[in-house]
Amino acid sequence: MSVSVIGAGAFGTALAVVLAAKGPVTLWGRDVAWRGENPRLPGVVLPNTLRPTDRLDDALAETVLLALPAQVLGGFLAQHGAMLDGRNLISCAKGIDLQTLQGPSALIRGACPDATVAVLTGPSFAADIARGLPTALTLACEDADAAEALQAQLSTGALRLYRSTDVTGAEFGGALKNVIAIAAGAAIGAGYGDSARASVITRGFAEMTRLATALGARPETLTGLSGLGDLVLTSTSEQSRNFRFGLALGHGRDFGAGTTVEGAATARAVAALAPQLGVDLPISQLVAGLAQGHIAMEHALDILLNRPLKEE
Ligand SMILES: NC(=O)C1=CN([C@@H]2O[C@H](COP(=O)(O)OP(=O)(O)OC[C@H]3O[C@@H](n4cnc5c(N)ncnc54)[C@H](OP(=O)(O)O)[C@@H]3O)[C@@H](O)[C@H]2O)C=CC1
Ligand SMILES: O=C(CO)COP(=O)(O)O
Repeated sequence: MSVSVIGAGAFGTALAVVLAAKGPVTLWGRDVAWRGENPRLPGVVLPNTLRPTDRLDDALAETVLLALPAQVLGGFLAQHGAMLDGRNLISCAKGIDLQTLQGPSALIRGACPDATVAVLTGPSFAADIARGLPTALTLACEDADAAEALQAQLSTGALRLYRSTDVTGAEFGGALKNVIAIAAGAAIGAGYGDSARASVITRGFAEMTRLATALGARPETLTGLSGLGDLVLTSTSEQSRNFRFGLALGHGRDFGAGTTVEGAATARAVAALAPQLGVDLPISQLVAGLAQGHIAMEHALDILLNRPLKEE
């Protein structure tokens, strides 16, 4: 099966680099004028078997990895969905679409009804994958046979994929961990310490599980790579853009515009979903308020600590 990657950002490029070791891969980006090295993934030399293109009709393989940011995906599919339909379409985005409050797989299904839809997610920094460091991810597809075939197609020596049929659990775990990582970063940035961060991670994980299971996810998926695994990585590493965005909030500093921070928009989507689903998500709702500037950092701690005491 042929492979292409749509989205020449850091993650799409990293995936294309490692998959190109198995066979030819086409990488589509709207601007691929660079040669040899993509500035979105500095320091990584692109192999000869990776072919960048800015023509979408030139990047239509049997298996297509969609590595665009979550807030961009809906517009892209509205424009190009018909060209992509009927293929294996694998979402690599970690967010919830703010306009529809849907995850990427639902957006893809809506635009491409005849596609086989899957999700690739889990703890992995693009730079680590591209350097060939060992990484384990979740490949989720409701069709168990397709999941197995895609798992075999996309695993490499260092990139080990575990398969699952719980698409909702995998993709919402990946989206929601970004929101909690912002809170973890804010706790560190504000000087609240490692104990506070551990509380944010743990209570944040409870929120992720509450929301994802309300949407139909299996709770055990949340304890896997795509949920807890990625939450731990993103909440503890300054390689994470979401964590660094939280650090800046905590410090009261600006954060560079133009950096992909999926958790900021996703927190707003979560805040809109929470009342619809009747779930209590205080940390995520706080992140939504902080990210929009509706809540000042100096009030954030009081908001969390002054809630009524409760059973764990
Ligand atoms: N980076 C990482 O370590 C990981 C990222 N992910 C996920 O992958 C997804 C992509 O992130 P990442 O690659 O890091 O993002 P980057 O910020 O590195 O790149 C974003 C890419 O999206 C492209 N883009 C933006 N808007 C549009 C548009 N309207 N039409 C077409 N292309 C567009 C940009 O193109 P241009 O360069 O032309 O602006 C750029 O290539 C996110 O959901 C992220 O959570 C998942 C795991 C790891
Ligand atoms: O998803 C990621 C790691 O698994 C990348 O995290 P950031 O988007 O926060 O950099």
